[in-house]
Amino acid sequence: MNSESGNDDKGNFFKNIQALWDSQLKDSKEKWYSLGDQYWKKIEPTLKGVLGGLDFLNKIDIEESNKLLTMLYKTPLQDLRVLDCGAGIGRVSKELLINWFKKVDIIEQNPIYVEKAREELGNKINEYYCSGLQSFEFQHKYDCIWIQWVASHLTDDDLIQFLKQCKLNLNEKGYIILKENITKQGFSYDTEDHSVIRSDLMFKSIFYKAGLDLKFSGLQPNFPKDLYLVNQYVLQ
Ligand SMILES: C[S@@+](CC[C@H](N)C(=O)[O-])C[C@H]1O[C@@H](n2cnc3c(N)ncnc32)[C@H](O)[C@@H]1O
Repeated sequence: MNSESGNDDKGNFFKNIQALWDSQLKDSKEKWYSLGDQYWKKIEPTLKGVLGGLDFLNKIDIEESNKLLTMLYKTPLQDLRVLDCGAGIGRVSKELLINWFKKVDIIEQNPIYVEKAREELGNKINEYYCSGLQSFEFQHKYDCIWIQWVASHLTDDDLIQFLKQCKLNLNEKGYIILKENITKQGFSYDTEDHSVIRSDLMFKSIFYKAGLDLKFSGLQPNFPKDLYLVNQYVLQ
């Protein structure tokens, strides 16, 4: 494998990510998103469900995210608005974002998760959007856009387009924060949940194409060594 190539969990090799998209999107792009959607509709709306059975990661993840927000925003609850993208059952909103931002909006494609978030968080969330990121139309501007463990579900083109929309809908001095699994080299396609784990290099190329400046990048510490590395990107 080199820095451009990848494979899937069935042993198939792809010489570059375009070869993956050529093979996966040949019928239709909708099929790609529908397969990912079907996967998540089968996963229980719990912490364990959205964290792939590893609910103990929640505390370590949130601790580090709190440090990141402290570095960026210094003090919580200024009059700022955040969007939690691919929010699942609202884990990040509940444990982190509502403590930091006056207004929190959620986008999540799975209606079962949106309902679960609504049950738990009620009017602590301003807007609940049930939509795929690839077809989302912004209705507000944001001071922070949080994209965690969902970018891997978007095709390269859609991720670039979505990030461009994020930039257009970001207030001055706002930040886009993308937290995601990364490979050490090349990419890895998970045929079960229809996601693509990209390398740091691939993310940087996507950010460049989306016209974003990378302000900070740092690995999530203290995760078990046998898991993918998780990187935190701060963009403007
Ligand atoms: C691994 S979970 C992470 C949930 C949440 N970000 C967290 O960290 O707890 C992935 C979530 O992304 C959602 N998702 C997958 N593809 C999506 C898409 N195209 N648009 C919006 N949400 C999507 C899934 O339904 C699921 O809730």
